[in-house]
Amino acid sequence: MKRPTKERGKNSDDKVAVADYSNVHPEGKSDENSSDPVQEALYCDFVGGAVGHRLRFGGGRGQALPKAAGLTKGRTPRIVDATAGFGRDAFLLASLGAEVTLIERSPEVHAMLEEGMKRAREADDYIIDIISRMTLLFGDAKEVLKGMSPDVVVVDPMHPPRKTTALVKKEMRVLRSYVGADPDAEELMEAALSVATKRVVLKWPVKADPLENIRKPSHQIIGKSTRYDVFMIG
Ligand SMILES: C[S@@+](CC[C@H](N)C(=O)[O-])C[C@H]1O[C@@H](n2cnc3c(N)ncnc32)[C@H](O)[C@@H]1O
Repeated sequence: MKRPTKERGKNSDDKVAVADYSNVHPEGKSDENSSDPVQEALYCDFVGGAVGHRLRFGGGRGQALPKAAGLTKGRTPRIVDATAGFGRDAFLLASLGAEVTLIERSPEVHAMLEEGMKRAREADDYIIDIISRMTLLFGDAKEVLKGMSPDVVVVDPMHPPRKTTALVKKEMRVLRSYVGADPDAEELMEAALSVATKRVVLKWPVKADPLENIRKPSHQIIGKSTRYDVFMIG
């Protein structure tokens, strides 16, 4: 892939086709004796699909996440993405020059990311350069964060069920079928707040209640469906 240009293109974010996963076991292990659909494979594409699209047509440091993470002109913090998932947010931040450490605790999701990063290292120099700023770690971020002192920690746990009937994006339903919910999101936020030296960013659905025992954010960046709660340190 060449450096992003402003040409128009089609977003082909359809790699993951999914049946209805509402019956899949929360741990993602389909029960052979049930009528659950076969679990869809996890796939991570740093070159094409939604990630490539965001890279070509995104708004650079003016986008909500880079803004929330404090990437301004001339300021590029060291970031830990404590909830790596598909690695999209980490890739965006790395594409803007940040060194990003990704932490993922699901063995399946971690393996998917490792594969995706390996494939991306075989792409062109532009993608290889971005991937070279990404370091993937396996484990529970509540533990892995101990002993780290990043400028910024980004936390994007699996979101609580929506109050509306709006369908969750296909790939998020697949991810949920593997990792279930993240009931320890509050503890993860506490761990993040205790190690970050500049700020913690919580990515959360715009209409969801705040995490109960976490202090009020310093400010928020609110989008159509997602909001970024920014907790400044010091
Ligand atoms: C909503 S997804 C994150 C999506 C990600 N922001 C992206 O851009 O693709 C949440 C992911 O965080 C992981 N996760 C949640 N809590 C974690 C923790 N304490 N340590 C490590 N990974 C965690 C889950 O396994 C899941 O893969």
